[in-house]
Amino acid sequence: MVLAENGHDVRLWTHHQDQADEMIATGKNARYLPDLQLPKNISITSDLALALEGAELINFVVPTKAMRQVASQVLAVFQEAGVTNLPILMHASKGLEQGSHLRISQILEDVFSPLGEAKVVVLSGPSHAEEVAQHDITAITAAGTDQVACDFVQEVFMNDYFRVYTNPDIIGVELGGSLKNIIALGAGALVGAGFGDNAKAALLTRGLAEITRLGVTMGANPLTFMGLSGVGDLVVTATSVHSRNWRAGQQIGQGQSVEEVEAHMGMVVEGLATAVSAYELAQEKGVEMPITQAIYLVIKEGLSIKEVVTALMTRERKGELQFEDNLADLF
Ligand SMILES: NC(=O)C1=CN([C@@H]2O[C@H](COP(=O)(O)OP(=O)(O)OC[C@H]3O[C@@H](n4cnc5c(N)ncnc54)[C@H](OP(=O)(O)O)[C@@H]3O)[C@@H](O)[C@H]2O)C=CC1
Ligand SMILES: O=C(CO)COP(=O)(O)O
Repeated sequence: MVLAENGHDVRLWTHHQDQADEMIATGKNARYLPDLQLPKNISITSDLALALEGAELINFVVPTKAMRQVASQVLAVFQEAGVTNLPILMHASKGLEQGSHLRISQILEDVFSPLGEAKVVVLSGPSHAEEVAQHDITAITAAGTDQVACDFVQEVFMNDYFRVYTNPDIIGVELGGSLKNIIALGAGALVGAGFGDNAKAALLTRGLAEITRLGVTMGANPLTFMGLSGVGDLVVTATSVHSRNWRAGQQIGQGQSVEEVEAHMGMVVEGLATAVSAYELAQEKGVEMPITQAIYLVIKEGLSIKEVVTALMTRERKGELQFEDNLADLF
């Protein structure tokens, strides 16, 4: 909607023919944004080749678990059409691939490698779709290692209600956007289980500390986690009723099972899969992530929120700045 309102030709692809037909007929996305009228200059199609023809920018925004499959479908269309120059590949999804623990830009680079080196940009930050669609003001980050590609994304998306910053630290931006969903689940779970504001502040602050710890280990700039994709997205997701992750956490905190919550949400709750991937990655890298581990234990071992909170609070005594010694090496 932002791109269309900025005057660009936009094609929106869905994998359901009937959904495309309905959206063309009504100008509305009844399943996901029922109250909003879509701009008229969005062409809706379920034909992927038609959607991709001549595109300068492709925005992948399916759930993480579908990313490799959808990217592979796009690659097949390009190969069939004999495309040799890749357009800019952009994504706005938040998660880590299950098993490989790859970030989404890495999945895209991997899938498109038969056609050369992809220029990948992630658009990420505190941005609930419902509010953007209503022109509520939003600030967000376009990150990638190719500055020209980042500038392009910034240029085409920016307007008076949607402000885009660029950032070369794609590792930090992708990890910030992905890992905050785990903490947002935890924030909802605390509310659901009856804990108060002190608990919420403790969780967000210590959550950011462990996001930064893993991020720095993976090669991110620690300052990125002070920015829109760190503190910003953590605050918006962990304190907003729009957040599916927060709502899922609240229901788990009230005693519903993870399976029940996921089945009833009807939309992706990325934090559930990301908690598992991030826990495995942290184990592999030897990074301490006690809150992520606690959420992992709730999801995988069925521990209650009260049990994991007690375990967290009674851990051995610590200094607050565990990774400060390493920071000097990073600047
Ligand atoms: N919603 C938001 O405000 C924000 C979301 N994000 C991120 O964007 C990503 C997508 O989230 P969101 O759009 O909210 O998720 P939703 O669950 O609301 O919608 C996902 C869409 O992807 C489609 N899809 C799922 N699997 C496939 C597949 N294999 N092939 C083709 N299409 C598929 C779904 O179709 P179907 O109806 O068939 O399931 C649906 O249209 C997530 O990573 C999320 O974290 C990032 C910032 C903000
Ligand atoms: O990432 C988001 C906002 O920036 C959306 O969060 P949820 O997936 O929890 O709704």
